[in-house]
Amino acid sequence: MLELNGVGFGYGRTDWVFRDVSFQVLPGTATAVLGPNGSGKTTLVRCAAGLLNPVEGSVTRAARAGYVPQAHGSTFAYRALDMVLMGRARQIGLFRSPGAADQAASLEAMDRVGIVGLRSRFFTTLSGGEQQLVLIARAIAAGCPVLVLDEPATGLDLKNQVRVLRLLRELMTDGMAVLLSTHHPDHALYLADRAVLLTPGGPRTGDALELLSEKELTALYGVGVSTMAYADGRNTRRTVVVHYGGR
Ligand SMILES: Nc1ncnc2c1ncn2[C@@H]1O[C@H](COP(=O)(O)OP(=O)(O)OP(=O)(O)O)[C@@H](O)[C@H]1O
Repeated sequence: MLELNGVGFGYGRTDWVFRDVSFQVLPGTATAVLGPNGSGKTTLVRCAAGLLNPVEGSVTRAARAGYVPQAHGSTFAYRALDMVLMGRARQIGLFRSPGAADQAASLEAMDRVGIVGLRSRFFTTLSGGEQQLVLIARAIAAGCPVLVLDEPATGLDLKNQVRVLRLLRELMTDGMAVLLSTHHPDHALYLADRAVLLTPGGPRTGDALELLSEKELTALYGVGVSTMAYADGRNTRRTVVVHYGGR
C-alpha cells in the first residue's frame, strides 16, 4: 500500500510544483497521474517512490516500491540481463554475486515483458522502447508489491503499449499496487481505478472514470476531447478521441 498525505514539493524556495496531494494506492489497484507537460507528474511519482523528499506532507509505503523511470538514452554499458539483475540487488546483498534464483527471476521477468531475446544485448544499443521494457522487467524482477512507473508507454509501439498495460493488469491481479504517470488518458481509463489530475488550479483526485470525462480532459489539456465507449472482448471500455480541429 502507498499513501500520500498533503504532499507538496518545490525545487526552489518559493515555487511549488504542487501542494496538498493526497491519495492511497491499495493492493491490486492502479492510480494514474495526468497533467500537461511540466505540471509535476515526474516530480510526484518520484516523491511517491521515495526518490525525492516532499517539502510538506508525508508519504507512507507499507513496502518498498519498484521504480521505472522514463527511458532517456542511458549511458549504462551493461547487458540487458545485467540491468534486470540489478533489480535483485536487495535479494543478492552487498558484495555477493547473483545466484541461480536471481538469474531465473530476472529471465522470468524478461519473459513476461517479452524481451528474453535481448538478454545479451548492451543496454546502450537498444532502442528507446526496448530500453523501457528492460527497465520494466528490472522492476518486476525486484519483486516489490508496489510499482511506480513514470510514463511507462513512452517510446513503445502500439503492440508493446498493450503488452505493458496487460502486464500491469496481471500484476494487479496478483495484488500489486500500481502508480503511474501518463500522457495517455486512454491508458488511464483502461488500467486505473483512481486518477490524480495536476491542474493549474491544484490537484484533483477521484474515481478514474468520473475524473477522466470529456469536460475534465478538455479543461486539463485545453483541446477538444470526446470520450467514447467501445467493446473490448466481453468488456465495454471508454477511450478518448482528440479533436484536431483546423483545416
Ligand atoms: N531538477 C529540477 N530543478 C528545477 N526545476 C525542476 C527540476 N525538475 C523539474 N523541474 C520543474 O518542475 C516542474 C515539473 O516538472 P516535472 O518533470 O515533474 O513535470 P512533468 O509533468 O513530468 O512534465 P512532462 O510531462 O514534460 O514530463 C517543471 O516546471 C520543471 O521545469
